[in-house]
Amino acid sequence: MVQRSRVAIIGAGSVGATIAFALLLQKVSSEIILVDIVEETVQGQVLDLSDADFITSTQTRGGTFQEAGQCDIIIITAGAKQKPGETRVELIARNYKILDNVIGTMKPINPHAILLLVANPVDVLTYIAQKLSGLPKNQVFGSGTFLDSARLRLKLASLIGVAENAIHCYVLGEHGDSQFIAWSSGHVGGKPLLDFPEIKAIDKDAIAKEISGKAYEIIKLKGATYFGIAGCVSMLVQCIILNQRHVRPLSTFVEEYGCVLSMPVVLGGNGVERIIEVHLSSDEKVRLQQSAKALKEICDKYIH
Ligand SMILES: NC(=O)C1=CN([C@@H]2O[C@H](COP(=O)(O)OP(=O)(O)OC[C@H]3O[C@@H](n4cnc5c(N)ncnc54)[C@H](O)[C@@H]3O)[C@@H](O)[C@H]2O)C=CC1
Ligand SMILES: CC(=O)C(=O)O
Repeated sequence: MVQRSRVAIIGAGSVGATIAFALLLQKVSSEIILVDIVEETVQGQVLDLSDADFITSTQTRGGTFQEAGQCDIIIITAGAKQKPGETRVELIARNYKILDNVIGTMKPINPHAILLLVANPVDVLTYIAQKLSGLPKNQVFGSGTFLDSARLRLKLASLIGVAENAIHCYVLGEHGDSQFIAWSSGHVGGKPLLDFPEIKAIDKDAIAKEISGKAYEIIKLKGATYFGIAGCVSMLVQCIILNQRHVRPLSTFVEEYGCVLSMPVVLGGNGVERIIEVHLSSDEKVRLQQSAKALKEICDKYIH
């Protein structure tokens, strides 16, 4: 097992800097290297983060794309963000060019590196990064619907009156508009979620809309989302560094569909160890197929 604790963050904007801060608090990485095309952004973020030095032993500094390419974990947040009302897939033309440039400039990439995609549309960019980086597919994955699933667990925990981590239920498919909730496999303490009176009583389509619409609402109110994703990414980094093998819904290549989308995976020190075949109802299977079809069509336009 490769010992991993040098982390590079490409893109030092709101998401990149907040991930860096969450990693400082977590104290599992030895060094964080921030990289951005705007040098002043990196200088400013490093200076600002240095004010939090007293809470951590993690060293943070600015660096080059080539240095980032030699890190153990490379997190890619570089890219345009959604304007109010804009979908994630509408970012693809701009963010494809940025990703192509970032990967090209980092080469040759450490063959053992983990590439963790965060920039949107995260599923499509993960697929493209798998092709452009030449790294094994298990080492290149995206944050996917981990954030959507956290939003769902928060909602369901308040409805049922249990802790969030007692809720086992995933949002799967695209980290985007075609995502769906895998209600039929959800459970709390081994009891199917659909057997709870609080869940029987709710309008499930309304819940799904609220969860998939939460990013739009935050963006409308304050222009960007970054705390939730930073929490998710810092948990993923910890899981890799400590080889924890947690099961998380992440953007991963699914052979059956020939594209990248979120399924629950076992995440360990070498990246995605395997996909968990989750039980889906026939309706959920159709939703997964629709999500895969929509994503594959976009991927095929960019990479053949
Ligand atoms: N996967 C997820 O759940 C989430 C994804 N995002 C995505 O993360 C991305 C970043 O969002 P923010 O940080 O809010 O945007 P931001 O605009 O604050 O930061 C983006 C940064 O990328 C940098 N950048 C642009 N081109 C670059 C290049 N070629 N090399 C290096 N750096 C480059 C910019 O200079 C800027 O500092 C967006 O695509 C957004 O949609 C945001 C929240 C959640
Ligand atoms: C922006 C984004 O992808 C999110 O907050 O879900």
